[in-house]
Amino acid sequence: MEQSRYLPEGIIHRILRFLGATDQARVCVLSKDWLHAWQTYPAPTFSDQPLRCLFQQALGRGDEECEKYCRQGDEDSAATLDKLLEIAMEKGMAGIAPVGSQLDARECDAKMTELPNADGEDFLTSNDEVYDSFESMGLQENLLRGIYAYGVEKPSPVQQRGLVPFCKGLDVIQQAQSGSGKTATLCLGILQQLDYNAVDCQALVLVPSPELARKTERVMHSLGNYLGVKVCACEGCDRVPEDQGNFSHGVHVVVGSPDCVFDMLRRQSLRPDYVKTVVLNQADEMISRGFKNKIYDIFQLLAPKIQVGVFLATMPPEALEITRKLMNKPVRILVKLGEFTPEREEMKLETLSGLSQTDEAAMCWLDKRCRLWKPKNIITKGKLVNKKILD
Ligand SMILES: Nc1ncnc2c1ncn2[C@@H]1O[C@H](COP(=O)(O)OP(=O)(O)OP(=O)(O)O)[C@@H](O)[C@H]1O
Repeated sequence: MEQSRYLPEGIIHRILRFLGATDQARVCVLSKDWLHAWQTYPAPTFSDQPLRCLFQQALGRGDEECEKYCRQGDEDSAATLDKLLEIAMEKGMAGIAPVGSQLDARECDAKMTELPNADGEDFLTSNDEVYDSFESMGLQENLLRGIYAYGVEKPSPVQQRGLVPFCKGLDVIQQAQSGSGKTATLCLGILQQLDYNAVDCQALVLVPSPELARKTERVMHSLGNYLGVKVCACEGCDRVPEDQGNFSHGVHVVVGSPDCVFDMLRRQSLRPDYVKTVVLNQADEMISRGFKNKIYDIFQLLAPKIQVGVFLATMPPEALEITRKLMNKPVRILVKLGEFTPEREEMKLETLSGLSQTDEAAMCWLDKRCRLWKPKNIITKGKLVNKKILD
């Protein structure tokens, strides 16, 4: 092991070729040489599903293309990937999606504005109102206190345009890149509307993974600290009894994957009677993980008139279908790529800590290539491994 620290970069690259994405990320803590070799490795293996989804989002392409670019293993494919990512950063996803492809962002955007509903009325409404401070949004005082305590001062573009319509009880579609403040928006929108005198479940937040369920619970809890919100994340379908125990003390908001939430509703450990808001966070990711039908199943168990919020980074055709079937004249907020990037280092780290280990690896790799994230920090199992440790 000691000798392996001093191998030439070419040999390390060859070794990396035989490892999966997570192991590639792990071995880079061996020494600075390994870290450098990993960062400069021309063909990283992106094999895990969450990562594949991330690249699908970044590239706006289907699985096949993603496989091609991520697995080819030669210099050419890395150069192509670099080019695509460069364009993606500059122009947004519409710039790289080929015309007619399944995830053609331009086509989806065009469809979104054209979509008529069954009555012939406009399916979507737009929102031109922009609020450049949280104070001007008419939020409850204790919610504002929660926002300041959370360390956020100015609303991000998605919050400037999307929070007020959501707080008014309207259906909203909020499409913006990852890290643009969508989770905070949906938490604030729900917190503003809850009736804190009752301890019934009034809002469901559906998410694609237990990590995002925990993150949403954390954010909701912090922002709603002064309101006394009771929020509970379902950790996984195998933990239903524990979650049932948590619900017995009363809960305002439940966060979980469609599978878990459906299971709770079916067993009647979660009562649908008082649910008045349902949010699909990372709806595109939920679709790519095969949750579409479970989402429909959940809506079958809820009251017909319910506020629906759909938050996503990309708008695949199946997401369009969901919005059409479940929403009533939604307000659409579209924030273009690059309009907001959290600047503070700790915010980037918080975002990273909510990701799986493989996604963290991808982010660090993207940093090197696209200057999105600073490569000096790598987080392994939630712990920051900084340069000192690497030395
Ligand atoms: N108004 C704001 N100003 C500064 N930072 C913010 C603001 N709103 C949210 N953030 C921070 O930006 C980071 C990303 O926010 P958030 O998780 O809400 O984004 P997101 O769009 O939901 O991302 P993802 O789609 O990956 O879940 C978090 O660390 C959050 O605390």
